[in-house]
Amino acid sequence: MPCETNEELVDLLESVRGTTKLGKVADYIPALGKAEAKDLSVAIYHVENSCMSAGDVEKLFTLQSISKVLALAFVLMDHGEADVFELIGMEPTGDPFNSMIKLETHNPSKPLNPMINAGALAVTSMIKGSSKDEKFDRLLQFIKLLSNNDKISYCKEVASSEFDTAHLNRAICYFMKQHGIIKDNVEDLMEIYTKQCAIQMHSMDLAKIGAVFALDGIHPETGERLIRDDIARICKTFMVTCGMYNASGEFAIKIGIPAKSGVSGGIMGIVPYQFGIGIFGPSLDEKGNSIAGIKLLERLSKKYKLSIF
Ligand SMILES: NC(=O)CC[C@H](N)C(=O)O
Repeated sequence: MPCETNEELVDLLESVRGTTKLGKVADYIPALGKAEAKDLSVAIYHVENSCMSAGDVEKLFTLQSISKVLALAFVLMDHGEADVFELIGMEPTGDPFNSMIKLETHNPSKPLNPMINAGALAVTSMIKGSSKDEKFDRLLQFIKLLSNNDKISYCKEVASSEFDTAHLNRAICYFMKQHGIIKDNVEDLMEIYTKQCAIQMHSMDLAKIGAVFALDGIHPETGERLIRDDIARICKTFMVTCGMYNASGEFAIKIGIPAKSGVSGGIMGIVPYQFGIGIFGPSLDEKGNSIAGIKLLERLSKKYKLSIF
């Protein structure tokens, strides 16, 4: 859909672009280190199917941790709440996304929530399918439906770069396997998870997915229900309590909308019954959130009184 460039949005974006200099792009996944720190884009997709965008909207980026909330919705539909939350908790950790410390201190061992790596890996291990390819293809198909874009695919370079270097995630998997949280072959699970994190799109695709959540699971363009409303509500609640890693509390106070970020610099935001927001700004703050993206959302939220609280 052609999108209007809205002058107010362009001004807002340019007013925060300078903050990209204060952060740094993630490079623990080597291929992500190639991103350009100054890039910044924002797209807004209204539930009545109008949209606007500003900045470097032609840039593709990988979902990384944003995929965690989409995989959660998918797996909750496949298995139901009881089975998923028997293995994965509902509480924020206050720790970085890749921390495994609470896996050991919690008895019986259980990832505290599905937005940290441990919980997300356990969620991905629950995707149904007879092979690793079928499992990934089913998730990808769901994400194509959410974005209403059949061209969505994953970035092979980013996936294999993470696969080759994901030693900590492998350690988390082996720990969970020892404790019976996952049963999979760890290499197969890592392949699915790294491909899932490497699914790439434009900020407008992400804004559109946000709009599906804004409508409690109905796609604004097709009118199709893609996520059950009770599951969309669970996902939005996790986004509020743990969507922005261990900065979720401050984000809730300053911005106050359900949101999920990823280390590629993506942020999906949801303004219930109004619009979805897709942001890409690879320069990150020390917690791993897009530094200019957060500033942009803060200004947007203050200006238009978007906080849900
Ligand atoms: N915070 C993130 O975006 C983390 C996702 C990344 N693929 C990882 O597991 O490390």
